[in-house]
Amino acid sequence: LADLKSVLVTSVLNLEMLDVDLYRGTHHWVPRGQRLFGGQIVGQALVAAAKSVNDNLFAHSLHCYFVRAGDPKVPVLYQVERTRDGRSFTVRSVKAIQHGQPILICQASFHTLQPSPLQHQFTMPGVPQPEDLLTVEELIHLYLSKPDIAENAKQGLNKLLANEVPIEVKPVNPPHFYRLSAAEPKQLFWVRARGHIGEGNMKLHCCVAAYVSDYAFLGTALLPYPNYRAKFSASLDHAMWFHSTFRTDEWMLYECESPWAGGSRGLVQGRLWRRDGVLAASCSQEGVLRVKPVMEPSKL
Ligand SMILES: CC(C)(COP(=O)(O)OP(=O)(O)OC[C@H]1O[C@@H](n2cnc3c(N)ncnc32)[C@H](O)[C@@H]1OP(=O)(O)O)[C@@H](O)C(=O)NCCC(=O)NCCSC(=O)CCCCC(=O)O
Repeated sequence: LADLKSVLVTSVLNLEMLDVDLYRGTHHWVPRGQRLFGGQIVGQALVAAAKSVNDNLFAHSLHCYFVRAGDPKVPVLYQVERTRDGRSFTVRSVKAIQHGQPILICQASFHTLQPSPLQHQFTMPGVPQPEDLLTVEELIHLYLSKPDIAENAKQGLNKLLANEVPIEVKPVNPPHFYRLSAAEPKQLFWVRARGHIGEGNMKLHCCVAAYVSDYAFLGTALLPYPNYRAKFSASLDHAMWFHSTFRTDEWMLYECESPWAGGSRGLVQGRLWRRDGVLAASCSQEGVLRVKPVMEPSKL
């Protein structure tokens, strides 16, 4: 099974070319809210941008705004504008369009490989290796095997199991499903694409990382508030910087933290680490977070 090509490569990020700099993308997994997954739109926008740049250029950053909800009933069109081709840097602007209107605007920048004596990075947090941790699905099965589990919790967890998310996740501190105590706005999990991608195509791995980086990211800002549940949450913007080569079909550590929340918004920042301790990418996102108090069992 591990040798099966990742659906992210065969389908999600495999855009159909309609014309010069115009592509069409289809959907795979749609989250519960029935709006398109932001990571899918960002990943596809980066694929579209990357198709118009030379092979000697590598994605080094992207900046996106999600301006409308993506509609899962229709495909997304990606229109690329060749903003600038420089000697070292090349910039592309991509508009993701549905029903004739933009749902995402994205700027992506590409850079030639350049040596530099300036080189530093933070140190990767010390955590258990992925082989010593359980996947989210295994954790859910464990939880479901408890005799005293409430019927509504069972239904919610079974819905989670039925999700066909094309990425595998192993939380470092397994969540207490339906947890009741406040936690620091920080989380760590190992993550990788399901299936095989292979080494070699760094642009493709950046597109997969863009997909992966939006998963469970904004939820970091909700960790201190177990007494509130999001009645509406969506990413507003998303930025990424790529630092080194990496493989997204191998385990990477996603270190997420939320330095701030307020005004119905939350800010999250993340670092994707290669398991050998090399910093692969950094991410930032602000999202809208409209919450409501969790009802006590007696009031349900
Ligand atoms: C909705 C966005 C963010 C901004 O919307 P806004 O300017 O408010 O637009 P409106 O069209 O006016 O309103 C939309 C909706 O919200 C209600 N609304 C507006 N203001 C308020 C308010 N102050 N209080 C309460 N409710 C308010 C308004 O009534 C409308 O409700 P509706 O009529 O029921 O629709 C907009 O920019 C947008 O949608 N952007 C796209 C965001 C997006 O789709 N991001 C990517 C997807 S999120 C994601 O993928 C996260 C990962 C999930 C996976 C995981 O981690 O598990």
